[in-house]
Amino acid sequence: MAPCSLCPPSSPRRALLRRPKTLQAVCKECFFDVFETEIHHTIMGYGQAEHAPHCEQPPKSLFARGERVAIGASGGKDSTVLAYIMTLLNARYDYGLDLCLLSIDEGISGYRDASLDTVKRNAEQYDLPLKILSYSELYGGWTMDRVVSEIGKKGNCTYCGVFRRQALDRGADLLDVDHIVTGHNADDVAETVLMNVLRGDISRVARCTAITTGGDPSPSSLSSSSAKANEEEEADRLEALLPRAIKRSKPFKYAYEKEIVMYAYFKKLDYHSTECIYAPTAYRGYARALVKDLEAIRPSAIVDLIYSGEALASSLALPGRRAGGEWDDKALLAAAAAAAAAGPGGESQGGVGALLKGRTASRKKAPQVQQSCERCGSMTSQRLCQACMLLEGLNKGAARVDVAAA
Ligand SMILES: Nc1ncnc2c1ncn2[C@@H]1O[C@H](COP(=O)(O)OP(=O)(O)OP(=O)(O)O)[C@@H](O)[C@H]1O
Repeated sequence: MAPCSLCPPSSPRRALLRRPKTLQAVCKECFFDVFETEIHHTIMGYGQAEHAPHCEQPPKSLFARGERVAIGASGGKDSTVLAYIMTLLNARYDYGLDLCLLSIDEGISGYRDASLDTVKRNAEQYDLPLKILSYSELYGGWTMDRVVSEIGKKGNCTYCGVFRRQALDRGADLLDVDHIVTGHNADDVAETVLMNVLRGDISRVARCTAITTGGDPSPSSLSSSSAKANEEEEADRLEALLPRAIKRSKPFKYAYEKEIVMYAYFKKLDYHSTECIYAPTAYRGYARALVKDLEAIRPSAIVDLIYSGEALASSLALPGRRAGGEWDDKALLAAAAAAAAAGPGGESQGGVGALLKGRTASRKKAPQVQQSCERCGSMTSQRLCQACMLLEGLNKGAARVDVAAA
């Protein structure tokens, strides 16, 4: 193979692979170096500016020094590489993070039990504390095997997604963690952008490109009141009303799936590579296939789809978008509720308000106020959160799948 294109020209090593993201011929050492450096840049907040020239926000690190961060660990390639890299970069760049692993056992025999064995080994290999929480213990004995035997395979991912989201939040609470990182990669984000575009769901296009969601909003972003004196009071009121919002970040937002696999392979990382036995064949599958086809023709298609989502987000000046590109879920939902309340003939809210108005009105949704779920205390716009609603359906033997997928 050709000499490595990233080595010093005076003494290049032989290239061993072609980077899927750039098609550069590189040696193994330079591949590790460039892959790790790009993740570090994303973490430091350079990613957005580097990849998206339209982004005018100053770089902002994903983490604060001393923060306790849980890595959502499923034992698959993405979260295994994430656990490895977070440990490596935390030491190399002295982020000062207190890292741990958090795994959710969905109760899928022959799949999750095997991958959890991998996570247990990873915990030892990277010297990270591990917490495993199961659907069975959280949801009164319901495992995904049992859910699928009750409702069949169709729609089972909705249950799993809603339950996992809440289970990760519960796990974070138990671990006293405010921030969860997941292994969602560039391909996942590009697929989601495409899927939402195809559905005409522009509010989600914008939101799915956010590198961080959730987190406790600052008092100033909580209050839209112009009276400064009321801000603290308003923040206290909402703080008391709502459970702690867990921040979620995707350090692999710009990392290509193929590069993550290559990295795991060349580093000989211990990961589990089987697909979920209940994996969806639905809409996301088509979006995934399309993204892969586009990538084969032009590798930058993946990151370009992400730029497009980001550009849409910044050009819409959406309510709920905080400085630094983070999202305030409560403000976004409040905007949706206000738009719904305005009804089809109401005044335009501008930005997402106007866009959501049509959708929410056409779905005949009532105005929503954020509150605590009566049963479990999670943040919700209804009496019961989605997980408790699904659980109620299962327990009554009247399973419902008409909630929005997480
Ligand atoms: N059971 C779980 N427990 C903890 N975290 C999870 C679990 N399932 C998924 N996650 C988190 O969500 C991310 C995306 O999950 P997804 O189901 O899309 O898996 P994936 O793309 O196959 O990722 P991986 O290769 O890490 O399994 C994972 O990388 C991981 O951080």
